[in-house]
Amino acid sequence: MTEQAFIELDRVEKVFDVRKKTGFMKRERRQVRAVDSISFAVARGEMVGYIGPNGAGKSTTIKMLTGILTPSGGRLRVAGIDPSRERTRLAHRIGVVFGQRTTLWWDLPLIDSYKLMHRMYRIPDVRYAENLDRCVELLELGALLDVPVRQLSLGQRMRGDIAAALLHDPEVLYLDEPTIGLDVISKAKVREFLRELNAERGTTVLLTTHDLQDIEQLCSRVMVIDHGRLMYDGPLTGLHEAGESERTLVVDLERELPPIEVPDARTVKVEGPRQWLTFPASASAAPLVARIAAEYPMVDLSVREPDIEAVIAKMYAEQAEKALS
Ligand SMILES: Nc1ncnc2c1ncn2[C@@H]1O[C@H](COP(=O)(O)OP(=O)(O)OP(=O)(O)O)[C@@H](O)[C@H]1O
Repeated sequence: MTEQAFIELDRVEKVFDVRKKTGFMKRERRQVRAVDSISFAVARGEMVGYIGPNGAGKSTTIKMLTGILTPSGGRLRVAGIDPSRERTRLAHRIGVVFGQRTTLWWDLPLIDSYKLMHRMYRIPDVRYAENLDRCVELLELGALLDVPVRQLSLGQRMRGDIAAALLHDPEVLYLDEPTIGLDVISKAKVREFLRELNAERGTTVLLTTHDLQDIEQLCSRVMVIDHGRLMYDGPLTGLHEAGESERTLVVDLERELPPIEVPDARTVKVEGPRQWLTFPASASAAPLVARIAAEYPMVDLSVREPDIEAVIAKMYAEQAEKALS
């Protein structure tokens, strides 16, 4: 494993024993391999997206990284600490935000939750005051500090939760769906804050999300997990090739014509004089455009980049096909 790695997983596994009722007095025992031999390393200061379909094993991984769950196999270290053995020591160095749940006290004003955390984490007074001021300013919490958490909107509550996770200056922040259910403006605020946090403080961020714009805007590296296995680990741009994705050429002809026929591209849709052709994302559009221009009365064209969501869906489908064959 690398020396600078801050988060290290070496063939980590998590198997759950599940008992299912199959009839009167009858129970079936089954094992669910939620995380299946996953290895990766995240360096200090990296911002990494951790994505995958429902039930892929993302939350289970994060729970192991916080020490809430103990791995069934493999080796795991965060800041050199084995999370399940030294959960309390690790808690002082990590921050966690679960988008679907709050760590704040529901009936108390926001500021009271922060005061409680100040004591719980034994945060030195000066550090607490500095961090609180900074979060209040950047996350625009000033007017909300005296409002009971139950009265906050989802976006306000999420910003409140992010601040709570950062009061003790964690070196790493795990975010599980931090923008779920937020409106466009709140999402932008949260993303902007995370970018600044990472740039200014070098906080390592592991981000789980279903919103690919979070990844596009925040992470240079993405890991894709499915059925507990790591399917991809690399730059976001590389996902296109991994998913063997296609780009689309939208061609406007002078008049309605039968589908264009050219090598290395496929006409997938015709609507009046407009036609849509797909071609491999890794190929250059230039020769294709030249050929169409030479052979057809083309008046306009545009190239559409593959949609990441479609790329990932394709990756999942290919994986499922492989599993079945
Ligand atoms: N405590 C548990 N007991 C039994 N099975 C579990 C438990 N926790 C998770 N699982 C199973 O492990 C698998 C992975 O679940 P996990 O919650 O990690 O997925 P996820 O990628 O976070 O999904 P989502 O995007 O829906 O949150 C699923 O099949 C899930 O049903």
